[in-house]
Amino acid sequence: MASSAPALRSFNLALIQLGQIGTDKTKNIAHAREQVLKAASREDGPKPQLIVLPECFNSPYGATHFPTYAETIGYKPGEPYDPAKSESNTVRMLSSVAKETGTWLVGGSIPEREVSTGNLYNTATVYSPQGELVALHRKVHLFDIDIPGKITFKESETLTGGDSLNYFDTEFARIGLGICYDVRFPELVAIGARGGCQVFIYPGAFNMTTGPLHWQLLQTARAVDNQVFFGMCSPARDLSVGYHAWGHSLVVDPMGTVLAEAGHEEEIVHVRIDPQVFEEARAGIPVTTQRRFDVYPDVSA
Ligand SMILES: NC(=O)CCC(=O)C(=O)O
Repeated sequence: MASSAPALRSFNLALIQLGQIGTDKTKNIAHAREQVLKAASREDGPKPQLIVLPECFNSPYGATHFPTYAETIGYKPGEPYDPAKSESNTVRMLSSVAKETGTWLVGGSIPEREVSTGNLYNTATVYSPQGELVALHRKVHLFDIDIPGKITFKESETLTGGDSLNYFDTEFARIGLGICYDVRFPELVAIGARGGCQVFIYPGAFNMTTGPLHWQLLQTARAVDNQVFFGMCSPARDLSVGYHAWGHSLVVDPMGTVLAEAGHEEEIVHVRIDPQVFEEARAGIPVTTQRRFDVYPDVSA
């Protein structure tokens, strides 16, 4: 990670708990665009500087759907990339709406096809207010679980796991990225936080079995362990489709306080990120300087 993270400044964050994600990809993309415009044009409070969409927002969520809905992005960090000329309809829309609204945008995640290998990934892309694609995260830990009688899901039937940790710098924070099941692996956040990320944003879609048990618990744990802000943005729950998302898009502060939580329907959650909470947590409970790497290894080293 680059050594000097920007100082954390106050900013406004909006999570779009998107509904109406169906089988028509064109409609899914158009609806996401409408909701980004709606979030950006907020009139009952401060406008957001960062907007977030949920996991798998242009496709139904399911291993059998990913090959049909996958788009080629072709972005490689450090190489020139013009999102306006991307093969991906979704990338073109995300870039143009980030530019139109002048906001940072975490473009949820979409199924991605890498042409050279044929591999499919669950991929989040991030755009600057100028519409540049500035970061890409491929879900590292695939959601493969089997809880008999409750839920069996196997992303690895069609997806490959990503092989890198990712973040992006804005004028107000260094922001770490992950996708949904990645939240269960604390190393990602520990490494990112020690590399200067003060905020973590994970598009996610927990389910009706693990959602009530672990959705808030895991985000609170990551936030408190690392004294960071942690937010996850879910799709709205839709009982007419195969995968029933838990919803409850959430933002937790470094003291473990829930700053905002959605219900389970389509909704936009607005939150102010306050650096004072971050500074007071770290000053009052100085775990960031009390670690005993003489007793156990530093996973970020
Ligand atoms: N989309 C996902 O990765 C779901 C993760 C999940 O529900 C969990 O319990 O973990």
